[in-house]
Amino acid sequence: TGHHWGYGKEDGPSAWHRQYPVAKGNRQSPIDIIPNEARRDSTLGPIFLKYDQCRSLNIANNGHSVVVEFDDSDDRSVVLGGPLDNPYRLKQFHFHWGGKGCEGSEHTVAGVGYASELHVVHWNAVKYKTYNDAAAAPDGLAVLGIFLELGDDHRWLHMITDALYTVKFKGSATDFKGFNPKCLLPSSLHYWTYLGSLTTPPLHESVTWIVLKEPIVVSEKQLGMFRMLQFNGEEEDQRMRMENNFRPPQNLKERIVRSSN
Ligand SMILES: N/C(=N\S(N)(=O)=O)N1CCCC1
Ligand SMILES: [Zn+2]
Repeated sequence: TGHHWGYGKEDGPSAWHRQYPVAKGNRQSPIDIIPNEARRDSTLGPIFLKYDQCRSLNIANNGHSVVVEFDDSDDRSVVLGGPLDNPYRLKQFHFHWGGKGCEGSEHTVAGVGYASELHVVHWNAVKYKTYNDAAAAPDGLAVLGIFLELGDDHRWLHMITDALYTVKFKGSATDFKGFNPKCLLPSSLHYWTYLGSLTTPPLHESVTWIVLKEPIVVSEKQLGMFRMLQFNGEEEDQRMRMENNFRPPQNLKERIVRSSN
């Protein structure tokens, strides 16, 4: 019903504040990360990703991105350590990307963007009963951000790109069992961390961001497969290729970014 948000000229990031005033808040994401200004914090330990028992359920096109959802009915797969006071439960992961040859990440590093950015979303099931409660709480979510840069084929990304034809249109979803996001991690888990928000409406200021310093490498061919997806549903007349689904960096305001050792 009604006018929904998107990434176009009329409904894109510069218009979101009309329906979601928090868009102009004090802890919005993404941001430009300036490594030289990040505070090296020796109290920041390593993060641990306990994904061995994770259970992926499906892959879906929600009209904004392609999302892989996980069974989050128990603490089988969590992220812990680093800036987090307790384990956060794995909920889903999704991507943001650009157009051919253009930038596409949401966070930038010293003003430079990457071709794409993977977000692995976790929620604080220790303090909150449901994901929706957590998503609206200041310490409710922990999102792991991983940059994708262009180079050789990624050896495991084909497991995702091979499934994209099944979720071409908004509202489509198919079974996607047995996928462990551990295979999409870089070798180093060194990170920057700061307090921010969801980067899409409702833009809740509920995210502890953990952005990995080391990108993973994917090929232009693989990334190009994401652009076969469409923002529109199958029945809609207007065909819109899904690309440039990223929010640009927001004002840092009174925040500092901390750096793991
Ligand atoms: N914006 C979001 N994640 S993100 N881009 O901030 O990681 N989400 C909206 C609903 C579920 C996750
Ligand atoms: Zn995201």
